[in-house]
Order: sequence, then C-alpha cells, then structure tokens
Amino acid sequence: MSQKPILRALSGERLPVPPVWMMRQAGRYLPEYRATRAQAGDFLSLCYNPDLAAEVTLQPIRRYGFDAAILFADILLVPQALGADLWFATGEGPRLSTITDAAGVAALKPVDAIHDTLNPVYETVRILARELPPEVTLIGFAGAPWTVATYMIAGRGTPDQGPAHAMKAADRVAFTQLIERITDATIEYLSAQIEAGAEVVKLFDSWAGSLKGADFDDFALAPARRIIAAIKARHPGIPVIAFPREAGPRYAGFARASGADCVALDNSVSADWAAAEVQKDGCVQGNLDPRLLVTGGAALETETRRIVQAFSKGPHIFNLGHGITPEADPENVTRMLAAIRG
Ligand SMILES: Cc1c2[nH]c(c1CCC(=O)O)Cc1[nH]c(c(CCC(=O)O)c1C)Cc1[nH]c(c(CCC(=O)O)c1C)Cc1[nH]c(c(C)c1CCC(=O)O)C2
Repeated sequence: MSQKPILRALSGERLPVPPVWMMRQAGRYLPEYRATRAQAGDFLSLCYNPDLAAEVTLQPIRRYGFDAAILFADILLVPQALGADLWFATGEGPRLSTITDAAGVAALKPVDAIHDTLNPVYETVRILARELPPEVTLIGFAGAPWTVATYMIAGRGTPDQGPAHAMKAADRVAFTQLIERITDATIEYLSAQIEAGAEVVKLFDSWAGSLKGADFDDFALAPARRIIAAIKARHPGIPVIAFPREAGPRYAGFARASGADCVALDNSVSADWAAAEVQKDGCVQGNLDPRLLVTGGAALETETRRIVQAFSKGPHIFNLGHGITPEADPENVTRMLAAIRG
C-alpha cells in the first residue's frame, strides 16, 4: 500500500518522476463529465448520486492515468449539511442563504446532524475504494473554515470576501462561533471520509490570501491546525494536504505551523522560491498555471518542465496552481503528462 507514488511523496520521499493529479480533474473540460452530469440532471444531484459521482471521479483516471483520484463532491455541501440553502445558478456559480449575525449562527444544525445530508458522499468514497486501480491514491477533501464561511456569509462567491470581512469586524464573537462550528463539522466530515476509505485528505482554503496579519493566524492557520491535529489523533498516519491559496510569503512555515504533510501552492508564487522556502519542510504540490492548459503550445511544455526541475531536489506532487477550467483542451493535459513523465 505504502508503495503508491502519492503516499511516498507525502511521506517525504523524492521520486525521480513526480506523481501527478489535477485540481478539478473531473470537470467540464471533459465530454464524458458533461454527459454524466446531464444524466444526473444537475451538479448537486451528481454530487449526491454515489454511482455517478464515483463514475466522474474515475473518468480522468481512465483517460490519463493520474496518480490520485479526488472524491467528486463540493466544499459547499458542508454548509448545506449545517442547514444552509444551496443551489447553483447556471453559469453564475453557487448561491446560498446568508448568515449575517449571531442568530444566524445559532440557527445552524448541530454538527452531529451533518451525516444525514453527507451519507451519499461517504458511499461514493466506499465505491471508489473498491474500484480504483491499486496504484491510485484516493484523496478526500473539505473546504477550510474561512473559505466556507465566506460563502455562508455572502451567499455567493465574492471578489474580495467583503461580507465575511465585514461580519468579522462587526461581530467578532459571532464570526468566531461560525468558524468554530465549521471547524467541528469539517473534522467529523473528513473523519467519515477516512473511515469510508479516503487515504489522504486535502483542505481547500481558496480565499486564505485575503486574510492578513493576525487574521491569517486566527482564521486560516489556527482552524487548519485544529482540524489536522484532530484528524491525526483519530487516524494516525493519514496524510493531510493544506492549500492556503494565495498565502504568498505565508506559505513558508505553513506546513510546520499547521501540521500538514504537504502544502499545495498556487501559481502566484515562483517554483524556485517555493523550492527554497517551502519544500525545505517537506512535500509540496503544484503549481502550473491552469491557463496554460487552454493556450498549450511550447509554453505549456517549457513551463511544465521548469516546475518539475525546480522541485526535483525534494518531495513533489505535480499539480496545477488552481482548478482546470472548462475551456482547457483535453489534448493539452496529455501534452503536460508527456512533459512530466517523458
Ligand atoms: C471555492 C470552491 C468550491 N468548490 C471547491 C472549491 C475550492 C477550490 C477552488 O478554489 O476551486 C472545491 C471542489 N469543487 C469540486 C471538487 C471536486 C474534485 C475535483 O475534481 O477537484 C472540489 C475539490 C467540483 C466542482 N464544483 C463546481 C464544479 C463545476 C460545476 C458544474 O459541473 O457545472 C465542479 C466540477 C462548482 C463550484 N463549486 C464552487 C464554486 C465557486 C463553483 C462554481 C465555479 C465553477 O463552476 O467552476 C465552490
């Protein structure tokens, strides 16, 4: 089992060819994904249909032979499991009922209730644990509390996370209670994924970069540390990947401070900088600009090789700096893999 390339990299081993997977590898750039989503009806129905969610998780593994499969679900299922209304407006992204004050936080369901909603996700994990090829690692995931809170407070994605910053300033006590509730729910959710067969878990803090100074410590680092400590206490040996996106200089030291086994890097930091400042503490994951999978050409191959080279002296999992976009050309993924694997 521990021979799987992703698990070897996560345990700190430098591999001659880095293992690879892609954020959003099951997604709209693939015609087979679009067909299965149409069969499910819509995105959320796909997330809650274990057979079809497992099918779309497996599609990129069959097509490309990635080293990891990431559970098909969404970070916003946790707010829904805590009682928020959630829907996806076609072409516009997620919409949720909003939380703006202490009463909104108090009205959330207790953490124990989340499994009533999330049980189908655990069933997806059980199917995948049976069906994945033996060399492929199954990654479970959740949104980090700050990122999830930004959606619960604003009711949608926001360019600057303004509503969440405003609630933090207006009522820090209620805001902190919300972060705590999501933190507790995330621990239970990730634990259940691991019990169902996830071998690694990843925390997505997509909006970590908008937390500055002490706020970064309080609302990005501290919740990650609490979640990782709880997971490691309950499930010793399960590696955790943390993705404090756009953390910039705060990527340095994040693995040590949070307890994560690996830090995922977005493409705003240079691979040379990260090799010196982040990889010295252990495995790193990243960080090809996903736009190169749209534009392709020589730049895709040059940049892929440059990243492999920059991280070649330590443990590295090749990935993108953010999710692959619907406009990406599936042939460019094949070219990227050829540049990595030779
Ligand atoms: C912020 C966030 C969300 N979801 C997620 C994040 C954190 C990572 C990031 O920053 O991208 C994480 C996520 N979302 C999805 C996964 C599945 C695993 C994977 O393939 O990576 C994961 C890990 C599926 C998805 N989640 C979503 C899709 C597209 C939905 C569709 O099929 O129409 C997929 C495949 C929808 C989604 N879900 C979310 C948004 C903002 C959107 C709309 C934007 C978009 O359409 O790309 C919330």
